[in-house]
Amino acid sequence: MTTRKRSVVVIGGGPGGYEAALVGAQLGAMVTVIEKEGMGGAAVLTDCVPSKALIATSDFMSRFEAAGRLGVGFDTTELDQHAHAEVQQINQRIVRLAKAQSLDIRAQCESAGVQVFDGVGQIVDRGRVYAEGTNGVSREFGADTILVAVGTTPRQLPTAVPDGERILTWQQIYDLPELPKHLIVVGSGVTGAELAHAYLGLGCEVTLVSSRDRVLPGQDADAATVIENVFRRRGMNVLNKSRAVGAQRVGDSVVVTLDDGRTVEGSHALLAVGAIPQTEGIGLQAAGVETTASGHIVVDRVSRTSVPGIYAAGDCTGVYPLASVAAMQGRIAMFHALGDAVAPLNLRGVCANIFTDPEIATVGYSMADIDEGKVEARTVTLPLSTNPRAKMRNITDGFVKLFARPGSNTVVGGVVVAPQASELIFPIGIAVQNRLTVDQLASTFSVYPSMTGSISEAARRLHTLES
Ligand SMILES: Cc1cc2nc3c(=O)[nH]c(=O)nc-3n(C[C@H](O)[C@H](O)[C@H](O)COP(=O)(O)OP(=O)(O)OC[C@H]3O[C@@H](n4cnc5c(N)ncnc54)[C@H](O)[C@@H]3O)c2cc1C
Ligand SMILES: NC(=O)c1ccc[n+]([C@@H]2O[C@H](COP(=O)([O-])OP(=O)(O)OC[C@H]3O[C@@H](n4cnc5c(N)ncnc54)[C@H](O)[C@@H]3O)[C@@H](O)[C@H]2O)c1
Repeated sequence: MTTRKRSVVVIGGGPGGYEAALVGAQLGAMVTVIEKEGMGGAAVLTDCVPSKALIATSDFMSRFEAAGRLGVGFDTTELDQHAHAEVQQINQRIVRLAKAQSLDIRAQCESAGVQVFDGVGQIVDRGRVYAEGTNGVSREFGADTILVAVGTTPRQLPTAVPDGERILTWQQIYDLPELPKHLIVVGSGVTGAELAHAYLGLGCEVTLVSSRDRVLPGQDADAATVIENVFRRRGMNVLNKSRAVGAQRVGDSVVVTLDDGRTVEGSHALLAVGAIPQTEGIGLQAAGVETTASGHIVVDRVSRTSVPGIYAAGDCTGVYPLASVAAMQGRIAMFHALGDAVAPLNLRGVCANIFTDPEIATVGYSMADIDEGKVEARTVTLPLSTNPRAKMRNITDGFVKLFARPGSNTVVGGVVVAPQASELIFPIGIAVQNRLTVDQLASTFSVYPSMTGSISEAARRLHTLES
């Protein structure tokens, strides 16, 4: 007797959806992904991948500007020494790269046996999903398990409606035919800070409108201060405590109005004021799936919603909007739904990175958690200016912070502010995930000279503090 394969329908093909689909197929389920834009989702097509590719060009250009400080001369006249951004070429490369990655993911899914349906999905009830095909052909899919992984879309202000030409969301910048002369970035969260940094590096005049008293609210305060100082030193106009109330086109300019009546005029405005979940009109309410006032889907640590058989993963759950977390939530959902062994989602080990220059990477408990008494920890901060490799590379901004529990000495978190902090955070991530002690970290060899030397040195300092 043959047993019927369990059927899984995934709505949304971003990291939350496609990683789940791969696990589902591996566990022997019949999996369909319904995706309306392209596999890989916003992460690959418009958000994470394109922004990091843009930053790669921007950072490369900044290195030219810094070359003189390391004794590099150019065989050109003084006037010719500045690199300039070939925007159309940059954008074409980014769009090509994103599309290719999307196609790779589709091919990977299909070769694993996942069926990809191009269209818009909607839950009919807990066992059925209706899909309106982009080719006009609609279908209904039966499902033992439904996974909703529909992501988010840029939040818009009614008084600053994007026109795709001069008032832009972060998803529209890759169509720009030329570099903005003066870009006003509204919102200094991670998206705003990263893109303000990118365009500054490409040679734009940049004004960053930040509603709070510093950029990157919600991040380690010392790290955010380093970034804000670097932004200002490189010529960015950072307007703190400045909430934008509107943006309007005036001829070839954009005028952004602030809540105290001031105005800022630029050639373009980029709105980075957060994102809203794409959970409207997809049948959640009719199916009885609980959502929050903001429209996020309520899930537990194994990605279950309030309705048995319906799971949710990724940004639409509002748990922690990162590609890595979305993917983990999706995989956990499949392990749970298909009866495999599963460990509930644990956010303590999540490594996150802000791709400014220097980068900010974090893992585990934060300084704010310690200050608020959520966890007891001893802390140490080592400025990079004392690191020999940093000196050789002329790196002056940044630090390593390490947090350890008193008594047990286990590492519970850390912050790295440095070029390529995204790579340097990994050893601290391993320590946090595996509950290593500062002594274990301190006694691990690091290369001399190396940036990771500051991590082992910070661990040694914590050991000394204890004894
Ligand atoms: C500018 C920017 C940069 C970022 N950079 C990083 C980074 O460097 N690292 C990182 O970890 N995270 C980054 N993020 C966050 C990351 O992009 C998200 O956490 C990630 O995309 C979440 O994945 P997801 O699967 O939940 O959603 P998404 O990637 O948004 O995918 C959801 C998919 O669902 C589809 N969909 C929606 N509704 C339907 C429907 N009804 N039917 C069919 N399909 C539907 C959408 O078309 C989309 O393709 C960044 C975000 C932004 C905005
Ligand atoms: N490198 C990465 O991993 C990366 C990059 C980008 C985004 N993300 C993820 O996406 C999440 C969301 O980040 P985000 O920056 O898109 O959104 P966000 O909600 O974190 O930040 C939006 C910012 O805009 C400000 N704001 C809102 N209205 C404003 C107004 N009218 N005028 C001025 N400022 C205004 C808010 O105070 C807030 O600081 C992040 O928490 C992160 O998890 C990750």
